[in-house]
Amino acid sequence: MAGKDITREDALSRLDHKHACHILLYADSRAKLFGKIPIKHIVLMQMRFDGLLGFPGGLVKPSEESLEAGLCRELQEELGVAVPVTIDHYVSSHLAQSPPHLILHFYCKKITEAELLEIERAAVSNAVDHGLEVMGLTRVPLYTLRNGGGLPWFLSHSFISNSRAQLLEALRRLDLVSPQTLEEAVQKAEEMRCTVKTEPQ
Ligand SMILES: O=c1[nH]cnc2c1ncn2[C@H]1C[C@H](O)[C@@H](COP(=O)(O)OP(=O)(O)O)O1
Ligand SMILES: [Mn+2]
Ligand SMILES: [Mn+2]
Ligand SMILES: [Mn+2]
Repeated sequence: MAGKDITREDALSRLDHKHACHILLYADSRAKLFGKIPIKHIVLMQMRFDGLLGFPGGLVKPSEESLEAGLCRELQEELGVAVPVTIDHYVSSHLAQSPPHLILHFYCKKITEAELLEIERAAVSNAVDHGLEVMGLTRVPLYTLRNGGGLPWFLSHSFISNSRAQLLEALRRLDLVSPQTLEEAVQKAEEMRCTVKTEPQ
C-alpha cells in the first residue's frame, strides 16, 4: 500500500489528521492441524462489516485520549474484553496515501493461548460491535498445505488499508513464519490473485 512510515512524534504533531490504532494479538501454540501440522502460533484478525480483513482497533482522537487508551477502548468495543496495551506494544505509524490525512498506528502484543481463547470466547458474548462492525474474529493460518491452502490462500483475500502489509511485516519481525515460507506464500497468493482476475466474467 502506498504512503510512508513516519515516527510516532511526527504522527502526533499532525493534529489535523485522523488517527487509527490497530493491534496484532498472538500466542504460541502446541496444537497440530490434523494431529500432524504444527500450528506453532495463533494470530488474530477480524472479518469487518465491509467484508475486508483487518486487525482489531479503530479511530482514536489524540486530543482526547492517548493512542494506547484509545486502542484499549476500541478493543473493549470490538473484543468485549480489556486488553492492556502500553507504548511497549507500539510498532509503527504509517501515513496513508489514501484517504488523505489518515495515520495508521500499529501494535503487536504476545499473550498466552489461554488469554487468546478467552478473547475469542468473550468477543461473541460481550463485544458490543460483534455482528455489527465486527463480523467475527479469525485466526491466520501460518502454514502452507500442499495444494497451496493455508497462508497463501489467506493472503489472497482482500484486506483493509495497509493491514496486509502490517501482517506480513509482523510475521517477519516476530519470526512467526520462516522467511522462505513467507516469501513462497506471498508469491502463491499473487499467482492466485492474478488467476481469479482472469476468470471469465
Ligand atoms: O487493521 C487495520 N490496519 C490498518 N488500517 C486499518 C485497519 N482497519 C481499519 N483501518 C483503517 C481504515 C479505516 O477507515 C480506519 C479506521 O479503522 P476502523 O477499525 O474501521 O475504525 P473504527 O473501529 O470504526 O473506529 O483505519
Ligand atoms: Mn471507533
Ligand atoms: Mn471500532
Ligand atoms: Mn475497528
